[in-house]
This record gives sequence, structure tokens and C-alpha cells, in this order.
Amino acid sequence: MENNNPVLELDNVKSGYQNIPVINGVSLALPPKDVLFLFGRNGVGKTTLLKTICGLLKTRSGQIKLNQEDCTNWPTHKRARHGIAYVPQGRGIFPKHTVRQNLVAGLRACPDRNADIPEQVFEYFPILKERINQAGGTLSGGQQQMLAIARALCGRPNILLLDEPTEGIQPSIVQTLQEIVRTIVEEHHVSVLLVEQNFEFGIELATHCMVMDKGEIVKEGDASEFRNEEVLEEILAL
Ligand SMILES: Nc1ncnc2c1ncn2[C@@H]1O[C@H](COP(=O)(O)OP(=O)(O)OP(=O)(O)O)[C@@H](O)[C@H]1O
Repeated sequence: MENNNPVLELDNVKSGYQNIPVINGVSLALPPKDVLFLFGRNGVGKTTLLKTICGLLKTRSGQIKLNQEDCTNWPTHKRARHGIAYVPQGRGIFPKHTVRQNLVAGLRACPDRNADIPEQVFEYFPILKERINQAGGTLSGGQQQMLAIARALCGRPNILLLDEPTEGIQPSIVQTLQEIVRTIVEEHHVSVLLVEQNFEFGIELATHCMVMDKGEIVKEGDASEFRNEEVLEEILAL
């Protein structure tokens, strides 16, 4: 029987910076092969939440479970080895390193030390094979986003945290990215927590949607409930 236990669970998580509280008690459950779309205005805490989940920021209270294990106090690298991959806003690739070196860096998160770059990465993003010896910084914005996602896949994650993947990307590439994320969810059994300002992009991919305001989840439900003019107006008015 297929295991439907959540791959990621947050229970009343609080976090922030120094003495500034930002996340004020967030709870969520991400099922396998699910795309959870987290939407909200600038500055409400979406990036802070992703950083807390991957361990770049400390959880002040509450609990985070990764594949049923309490990871609340685990360091970032341990969470990466246990399945979390974070693709930050602005991509975070190494601009002076080649495409290959960027991908090899992603292998460090893989529990299997002998693992190589997965072939599917080049099927999804053939351009990366063509540019394999080129410096990451010479790629276009869209290609850098592809590289960032490809690097994340090198760690064989089962949870992908994507922060604003369409930011600054041409519309034609946005469409390609959407199809690839969908394929990755299907073929790699990956669940995605997606933060995105492009509501249409996010809601088309999503199975579930959450709206955040001032560090709290103020609305959540099936993505289908959000594909509705009235609800959309309500959210955009927040
Ligand atoms: N390093 C930091 N130190 C202190 N405060 C920070 C830091 N980074 C972000 N903040 C503050 O935390 C709050 C939430 O920021 P966060 O980046 O998580 O929001 P966001 O919803 O992701 O917005 P955006 O879409 O603009 O990235 C903001 O008030 C921001 O100013």
C-alpha cells in the first residue's frame, strides 16, 4: 500500500531574526507528491518560513518533522541528507563555477557518496548539457533557475522548497519551468513547497494553497477553492 504520511510537518512553529519575531505559529502538513503553494504579500515571512524549514534559521518554538522524524534541532546539512532541498530566491548558484561544478556541489546533499549527476537532469534541462563547461554566471536568468533546480535534484530530495522561481524570468521559460516542476513531482516522487508572487503560476501547479499574512496562515485549502474570482480578490486585497 502506498504510504501517504506527510513528508513534512510543522506544528506551531515560531522563528525570526535576533529579537524580531517573524513566524508566529505556523502549522502545516505536506503529503507525498503534493504541491503546496504559499502565497502572500512582500515581507509577510514566506522566505523566513522556508529558511526555518531547511534549518538556516533556528526554530524558537514548535516542532518540524521531516519524513516522520523530529528534525527541529538538526543542522541544515543533516536536513539536506534527509530529503530537503532549498532553491533560494535569486537562485544562489556559484556564478564563477561551471555548470558541472554547480551540479557536483549539489551531490554533497546526497546520502550516497558515490552518486553521480542524475541523467534526468539533462533530460529536463538539455541546455545545461550544452553549457556544461560554461560559468554559471554567463547563463540567462531562466537558465540559472534551471541550474538551481537541477543542482537541488542532485541531492535526490523528496521535498523541494522553491522560493520565487519565476522572478525575473521570460514568460516562455516560465511555461517550461511549470511543466518541468510538474514532471519532477510525478517522476521523482518529490513534494514541493512553492513560494511565488506569480499567483497564476503557483495556483496552476498547486494541489493545496496557503495564504500568509504577518507570519501566520490566514487561509488554506484545496487549490481548486482558490481558482475562483471572489476568493482571488479577497486574497489580493489582504
Ligand atoms: N536578515 C534579516 N534580519 C532581520 N529581519 C529580516 C531579515 N530578513 C528578513 N527580515 C524581515 O522579516 C520579515 C519577513 O521577510 P521575508 O523575506 O520572510 O518575507 P517574504 O514574505 O518572503 O517577502 P518577499 O516576497 O519580499 O521575499 C520582513 O519584515 C523582513 O524585513
